[in-house]
Amino acid sequence: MTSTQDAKAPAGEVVLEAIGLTKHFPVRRRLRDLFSKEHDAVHAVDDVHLTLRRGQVVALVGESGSGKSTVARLLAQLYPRTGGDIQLHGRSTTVKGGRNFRGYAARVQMIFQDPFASLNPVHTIRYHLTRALKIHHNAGDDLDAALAALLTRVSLTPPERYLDKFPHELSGGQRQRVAIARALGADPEALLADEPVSMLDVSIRLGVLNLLRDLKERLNLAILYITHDIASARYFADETLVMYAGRMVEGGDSETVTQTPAHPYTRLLIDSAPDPDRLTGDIDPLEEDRGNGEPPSLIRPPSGCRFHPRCPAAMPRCSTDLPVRLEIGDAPGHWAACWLYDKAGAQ
Ligand SMILES: Nc1ncnc2c1ncn2[C@@H]1O[C@H](COP(=O)(O)OP(=O)(O)OP(=O)(O)O)[C@@H](O)[C@H]1O
Repeated sequence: MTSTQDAKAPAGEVVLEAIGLTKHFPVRRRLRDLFSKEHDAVHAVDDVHLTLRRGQVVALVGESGSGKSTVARLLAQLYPRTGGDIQLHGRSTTVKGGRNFRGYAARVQMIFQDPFASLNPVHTIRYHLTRALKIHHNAGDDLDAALAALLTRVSLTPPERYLDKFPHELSGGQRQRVAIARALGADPEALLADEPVSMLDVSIRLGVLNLLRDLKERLNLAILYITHDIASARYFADETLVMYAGRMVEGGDSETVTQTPAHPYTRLLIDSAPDPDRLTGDIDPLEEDRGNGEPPSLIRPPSGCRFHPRCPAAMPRCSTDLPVRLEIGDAPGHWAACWLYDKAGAQ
């Protein structure tokens, strides 16, 4: 494996960038729509910008259906994009399978939510890891040593205890560690982790997040951490981006976004995160009433700000004008796409 060399790349170096990334999934047309000129589509991701840097974790937070997984799959080049660009080290990159895809996957690896589904039940851990090492030509002269190094890196030790096991013989946390080891077999620069701990027992989530943090530091990895749990973003990510109904609504350093959220949707997410005080039943009825309602249809998303039908602070322009990113001013790089912060428009 060559990761020690790659780990010498400067921390903060930009690896992967999404610029105006957009994905619309066409909706299958019904018979009665056959002659209509309009083609319905699910507006899953619209105009998403994000930058992954070596040695840093970016969290992408939002409720179910907000488009987080689609962003990860676009960045992994598992889906073609409808618009925008993906740049690897500053170069526009589109790959469609074959050798190009393998070359891309050697640098950008994805970890999925369900480690059981992502590992083949009929094959041993040795098979999975050997395959990853060989596909990416990282087995070196001593395959056994490379396998042992991979398992040791994810703290599955002694390696001999795990190599000849089948996925069902491991716990959920151990399976996710194997999935991470398999991704590391490619010796990547970026990891796209799609809800990597949400299917694990609460008691072992922290261990897996700590492992990812350790890998970020030791291997100088760029990590995209997708989650619906904004509290874990504060703990684990350097930067946090919040998505609502296919659009980014807020971003900044994780401490600022989670402690002084600016966008009404981010506040709603934080308010609805588990909070010990709420278990006392001492809830202000006005608080409980805030931001209620369902996420909108992504086939015909609301005009203006997509959050306006649920927003307790909505103003007339919110239903007509698409909000631009506005600096909040409390911390460098903290922004929200919300007209509440439009000082020019307020005058
Ligand atoms: N292959 C597809 N075809 C059509 N629509 C899709 C497809 N994949 C996702 N969608 C739709 O795109 C929207 C965003 O889905 P996505 O899975 O990216 O959201 P998410 O935030 O990751 O949600 P979750 O946390 O539940 O995975 C949803 O409305 C979903 O139904």
